[in-house]
Amino acid sequence: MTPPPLQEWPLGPLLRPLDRALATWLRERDPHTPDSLLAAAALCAHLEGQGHSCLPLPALHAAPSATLAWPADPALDEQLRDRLPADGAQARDRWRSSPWVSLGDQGSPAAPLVLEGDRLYLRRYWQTECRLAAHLLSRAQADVGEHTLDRPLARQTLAALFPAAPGTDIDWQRVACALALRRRLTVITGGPGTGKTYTAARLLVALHALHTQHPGPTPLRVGLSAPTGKAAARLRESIDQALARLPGGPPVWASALPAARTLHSLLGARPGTRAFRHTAHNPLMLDVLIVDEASMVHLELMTALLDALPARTRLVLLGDKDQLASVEAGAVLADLCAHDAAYDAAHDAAHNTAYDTSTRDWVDELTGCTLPAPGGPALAQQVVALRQSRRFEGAIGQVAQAVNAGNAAATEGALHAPDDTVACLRPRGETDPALDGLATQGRGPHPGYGPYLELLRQGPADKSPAAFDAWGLALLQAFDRFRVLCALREGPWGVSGWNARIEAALAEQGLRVGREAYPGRPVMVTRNDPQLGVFNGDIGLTLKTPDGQLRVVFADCGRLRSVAASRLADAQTAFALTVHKAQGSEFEHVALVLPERDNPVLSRELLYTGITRARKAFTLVAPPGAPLAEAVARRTVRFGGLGERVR
Ligand SMILES: Nc1ncnc2c1ncn2[C@@H]1O[C@H](COP(=O)(O)OP(=O)(O)OP(=O)(O)O)[C@@H](O)[C@H]1O
Repeated sequence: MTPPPLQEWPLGPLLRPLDRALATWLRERDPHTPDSLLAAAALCAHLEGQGHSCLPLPALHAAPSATLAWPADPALDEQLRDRLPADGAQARDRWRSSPWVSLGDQGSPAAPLVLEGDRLYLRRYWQTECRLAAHLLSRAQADVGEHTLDRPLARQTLAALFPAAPGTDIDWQRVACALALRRRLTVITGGPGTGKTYTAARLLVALHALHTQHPGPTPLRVGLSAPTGKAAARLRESIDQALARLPGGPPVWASALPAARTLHSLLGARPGTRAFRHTAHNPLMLDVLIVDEASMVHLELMTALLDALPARTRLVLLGDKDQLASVEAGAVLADLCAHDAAYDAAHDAAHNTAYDTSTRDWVDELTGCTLPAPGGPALAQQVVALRQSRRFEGAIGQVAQAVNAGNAAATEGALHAPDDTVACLRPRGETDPALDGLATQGRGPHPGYGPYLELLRQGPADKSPAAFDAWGLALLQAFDRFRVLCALREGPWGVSGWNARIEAALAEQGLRVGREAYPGRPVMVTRNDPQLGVFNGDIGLTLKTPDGQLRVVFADCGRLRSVAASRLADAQTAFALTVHKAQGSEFEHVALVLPERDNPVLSRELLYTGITRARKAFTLVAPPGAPLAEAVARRTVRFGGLGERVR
């Protein structure tokens, strides 16, 4: 049977113009290109737009619309199944003579598509994935500490930093430090409050102690970084707190620690391009780099980071593997921790069980802890999961745990805990006044935006710049006490609807809301602008200065920085944010809004990420029909080959 022309394929309305442009480009250059290849190329680009680095042919064949996250459509499924190759073998057969596809690294390096096994890649993502896997493996395997480390000193330092607690057999924080002393890559994963930053701070103490005994030509050069400005500021704050709590107070070198920077700023992002100033030819001169919120680092950014990091630099990635991955392609942290899935499935007492004998011997020598050692892949030797939360054990932690375990009944149960830290608000509909009440007054003792509005009304203590700065900082703090997070962007239960609702409710209480910038309007920056010094995800407040200008103020390492509101072209109102945009931030009280109907973006990871943004109180807003059970059951899948490459 001759396949129908591409325009008759059931793809049209759901593809982006960009996806179609790729197919058109290929066809124009080679009119003999099989339509199945044109369609597969367009779908591959489409999946990249959804955060996948490849198109898995067997999954697409088994469940086309589900794989593409399109609405269920049995007719479309049947047509796609009939027309596309079922797997890599069929694809190789059908596309053998096309100049557009190379088979792995065989064939033309100019071919824009790469078929590797059952996966079809856009070449750029295939190359990036291969390069990243090579970087990660070589860092995780290179024995550096094993030959050069002063082991008695390391053992003694770790013993002092992590005194054995009675009744605990393995101190995983101590183990994480021991592993970080051994190789040039360590991954420390764990939920909120499991002590990742505490561990990193103590690792810095150990590294300084070892460096002082065996000094190099320069003092220890430390870098602190995170994907967003907010997360970077939190990292530095937590490191400072952890160092201040050391028995002898903060070490002398603590005052010389650099400010934590966003990864884009650390790498020297070139405005308007995807390129960075720091590359393999102009590397970052660091001895150790700590990167927090690593779950938000996408494939290309992680690769750019590793390209720019000399082989001798120790890289420590901190993050929560269960959180949403970045919106861009790749789920690097989750892939690095994928060997841990067995633990997650069984959830038994075993803990970090993928170590081999050599790792076990190393940890035993440095810490005296005896690890279970059933063996595991190379990269797993440098991964530690911390599972004991130190500030997240109450009701919020239980809801998060139930969601993570995929247990809808336990989630419902945990939402009705006897204390008031968690609650589920079930409005009768969009106009239920309880919703406005939640946004303005909060819930019980847990704040809404009321305290922010009150402080805004009070204004600065006097007309001096110092008073304005103090007021601006206090407002930023008050604003950060509460946040509405939505699963969706649009609609009455999405970010746009909630921003409008909150503006209207606050206007009734005295906020002078305007169409564009108005005093009190919180904004989120939506595009990096290094010249203005603002980055995607930064949150600021629009305020009237004593001389009558409208400026957007941001907190910058405890100081106020401001930008004329008229110059901030790419920004949106930020009373409500998507859960994605709130990653890396925490708020005292979080209201997480579900939509009325199921949507493919609703997933376990999205709920977990939303819930774990709450420090003290969490309110789930579940309108009639809200698909809580569906969301808990749905796992975010990221198609890609990184996990396999590093195993
Ligand atoms: N071994 C420990 N002994 C005592 N307190 C600890 C220990 N580990 C962590 N803590 C405390 O637990 C709290 C949470 O630790 P930390 O901030 O390091 O967690 P985290 O995993 O980095 O959290 P988040 O993901 O939210 O940033 C902090 O107050 C920290 O001082």
